[in-house]
Amino acid sequence: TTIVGCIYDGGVVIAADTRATSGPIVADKNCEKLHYISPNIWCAGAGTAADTEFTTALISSQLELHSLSTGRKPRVVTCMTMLKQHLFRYQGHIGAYLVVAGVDSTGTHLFTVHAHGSTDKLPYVTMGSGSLAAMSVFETQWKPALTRDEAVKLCADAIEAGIWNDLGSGSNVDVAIITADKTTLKRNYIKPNERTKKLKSYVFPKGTTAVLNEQIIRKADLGNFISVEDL
Ligand SMILES: CCOc1ccc(-c2cc(C(=O)Nc3ccc(S(=O)(=O)NC(C)=O)cc3)c3ccccc3n2)cc1
Repeated sequence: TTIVGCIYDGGVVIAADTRATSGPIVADKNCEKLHYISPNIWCAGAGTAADTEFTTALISSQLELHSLSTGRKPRVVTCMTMLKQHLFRYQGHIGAYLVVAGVDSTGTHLFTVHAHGSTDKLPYVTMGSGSLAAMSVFETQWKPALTRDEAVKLCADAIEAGIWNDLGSGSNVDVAIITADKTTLKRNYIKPNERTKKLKSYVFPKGTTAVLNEQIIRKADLGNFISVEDL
């Protein structure tokens, strides 16, 4: 998995690859790693898929209750705090590594939350097995006061660095752009691994494989065969 986040003038962008693995097997070629928390807060998740899905859904629910109780829109720092306290309580056994991003009444915020409960607040972040490849893009191309399009391109390039250089990452690039007014989710924003049309037909004509012998068994004669139960 490769997930990233980057703050720009006016909002914050998060992005993720779409490969889900089970050991060396690609279990899903187009899974979703960007999770809704609230209209102004989204989360990118790396680690155990069930843990990232359930943890973000749980905190999304708790944050909505908190927002109804306070009568105010939820703050990103509140979401981060709920996540870190929950994950710390489980001492790293919930395998969720999260990039939390959003815009609230106090401004634009980007956090990372690790499975053990540690957190960082930074202008750009990467996590997952492809985090080093992604970070190489940020360390060489990030600059202050990025525009929206520059931030989207930088995040997409960082995810692609993971897709090409990390076997745990692959397939497509999902992007979410969060501003004070709205969140724009661009599912499969880039599809750099689309299968092209096969160069030839792989339908083998009848007779390609020789028939060595043929036996026709009539249904009425089936009873004469030894049943498995008799073995
Ligand atoms: C007592 C334990 O202390 C720890 C301290 C730090 C980290 C940690 C982990 C990560 C990280 O993202 N690890 C990570 C790798 C693969 C996937 S995965 O989803 O691609 N694959 C699997 C199998 O989970 C997820 C997360 C990380 C990333 C960026 C910068 C710093 C980082 N630090 C982990 C443990």
